[in-house]
Amino acid sequence: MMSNNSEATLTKSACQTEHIQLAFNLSYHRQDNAKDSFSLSINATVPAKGITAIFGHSGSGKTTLLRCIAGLEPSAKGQLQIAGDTWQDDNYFMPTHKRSLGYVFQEASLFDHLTAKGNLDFAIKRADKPFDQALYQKVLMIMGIEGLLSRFPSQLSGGERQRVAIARALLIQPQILLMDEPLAALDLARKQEILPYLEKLRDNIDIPILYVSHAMDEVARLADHTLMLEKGQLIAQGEVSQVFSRLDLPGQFQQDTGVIIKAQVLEKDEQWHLMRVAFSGGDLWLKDSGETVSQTVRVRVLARDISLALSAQQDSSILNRLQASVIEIKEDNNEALALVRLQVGEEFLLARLTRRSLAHLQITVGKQVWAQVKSVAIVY
Ligand SMILES: Nc1ncnc2c1ncn2[C@@H]1O[C@H](COP(=O)(O)OP(=O)(O)OP(=O)(O)O)[C@@H](O)[C@H]1O
Repeated sequence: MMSNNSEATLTKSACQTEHIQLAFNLSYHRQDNAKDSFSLSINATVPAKGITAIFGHSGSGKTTLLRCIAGLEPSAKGQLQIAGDTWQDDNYFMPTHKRSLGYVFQEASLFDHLTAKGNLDFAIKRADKPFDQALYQKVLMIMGIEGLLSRFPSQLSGGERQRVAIARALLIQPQILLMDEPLAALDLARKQEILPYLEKLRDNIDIPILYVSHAMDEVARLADHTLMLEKGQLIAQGEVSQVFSRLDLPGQFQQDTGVIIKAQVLEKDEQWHLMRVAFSGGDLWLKDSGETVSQTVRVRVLARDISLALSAQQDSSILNRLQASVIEIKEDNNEALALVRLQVGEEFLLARLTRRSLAHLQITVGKQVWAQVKSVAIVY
């Protein structure tokens, strides 16, 4: 049935709640071997908008959690409330086919015998809401697939197939979109190509997206909120800017440890191809990559690219200096290194230093320092 009801374009109604509540307990016992068993025990609150990254190492339980939400793990005990509706509690288990969700897998699971349009039509028929022409046009535009509709999956690149698969999931008009490492099967170039579509999706579709990933760069670019899993347990949840600056989480000494800060473009320096962005901790100059003035950008600052000084050194090539206070220091067990957590305005930075520098500069908690950030360290 056709309808032009543009008000139904995947927006939440006023009575729907701002959060998703989820709590699951599930155990897999393999061959009665305790070493070979896995337990998931998660209790979390997720905002009912934007992208929440479910982040963790391989085997930490990310896919299992998505499967619980989708109702694909009937032995999982727990509670699930989405947009004010109870999908599961102690006495009730809504079957998968009644859960209003879109699911996107690592490999786009399109029907090979149908064109892209045929695949989308299939979703439209499956939706329990009337066809919405405005939504259809919006989804085609967001995913940039208007020109691909007559092609069969074999005539699409991996990235294009995945864009069609995401559009198909949205045309079911779900209350939530679940994405399980949707870029994992793509090479780096295809991944870079599809990321802007996912950003557009996040900014234009008003349903929550739970996005499984173990790639820090994807999380930094896409997610506002994160659930961090380790061995089936939730070890951290919250705003990505807060969670990724914590020193008490595993893996903090890895090469790509860093923080994510949202900033606003203030001005451009055409001569040197730079732009100045501002956040609560000050201004940063970074490579101009085509953003417009007043646009909000995310910058990722890696711990290895920050050095500390006790004064604002003017004779260094470093473009960015921020006044900071040291709030926490963590030393790695066997290494010569330490991580320093710094407060800059309302944000946090991490700096990786040698313990020798720390001692030499007498850096201790509470000390006021200058954080020197290489402008090249800011990735977007
Ligand atoms: N049906 C099953 N029966 C038994 N064990 C299972 C089953 N499904 C998953 N597991 C185990 O549960 C654990 C968590 O798996 P899961 O796929 O959720 O992890 P993940 O974090 O998504 O990993 P990856 O990033 O590698 O996809 C793993 O140890 C896995 O072997």
